[in-house]
Amino acid sequence: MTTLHDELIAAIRNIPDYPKAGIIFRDITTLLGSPRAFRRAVDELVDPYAGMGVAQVAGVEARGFILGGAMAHQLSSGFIPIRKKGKLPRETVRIAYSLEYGVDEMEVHKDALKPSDKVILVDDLIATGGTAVAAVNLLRQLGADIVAACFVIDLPDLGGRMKLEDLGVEVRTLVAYAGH
Ligand SMILES: O=P(O)(O)OC[C@H]1O[C@H](OP(=O)(O)OP(=O)(O)O)[C@H](O)[C@@H]1O
Ligand SMILES: Nc1ncnc2[nH]cnc12
Repeated sequence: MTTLHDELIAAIRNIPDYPKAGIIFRDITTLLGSPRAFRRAVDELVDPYAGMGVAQVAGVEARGFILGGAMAHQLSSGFIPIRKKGKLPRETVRIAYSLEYGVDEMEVHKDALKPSDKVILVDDLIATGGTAVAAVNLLRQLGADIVAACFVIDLPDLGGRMKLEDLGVEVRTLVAYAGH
């Protein structure tokens, strides 16, 4: 049987010079379109957390929503959308952040969780860590107990994983690519 690592590498599409020159875009739409690779990735992401009393999976818009919804279903937990600014209807906490190719703001509803709720953060990919560090800070402002941050893809040369670990967050990733 193909290892999970090899199956994911085969299922992820690499697009050179998107969205701008010098970036290799790691496109997970092909992974999501593979029933087997999608299931195996989600199974692996949730595996350590079954039965741990995880209250919420928090996913970062947009690709973290797809993985996070599937993870929350498997863990029988809730799901918290961390959204780009201006999309949530009630009172929010908001934070600015920078990423590999730009700057943005994200926010979460103030009543999205209860203090001390066990929360898993998920996104498809960690690069500079700007997005994930901002998400951790938002969730912690609400009192979350962040059990781990999970990503399908790590770009370790961009240093994001280390930034999260420096915040005391356990990081799990399924595949890593050297360079950008
Ligand atoms: O570690 P970082 O350097 O912060 O980069 C990682 C983030 O970049 C991508 O999202 P993007 O901001 O492109 O948004 P999208 O999912 O809405 O396309 C990716 O899905 C992560 O959220
Ligand atoms: N290289 C990359 N591919 C896909 N999403 C990204 N987000 C930040 N860097 C990325």
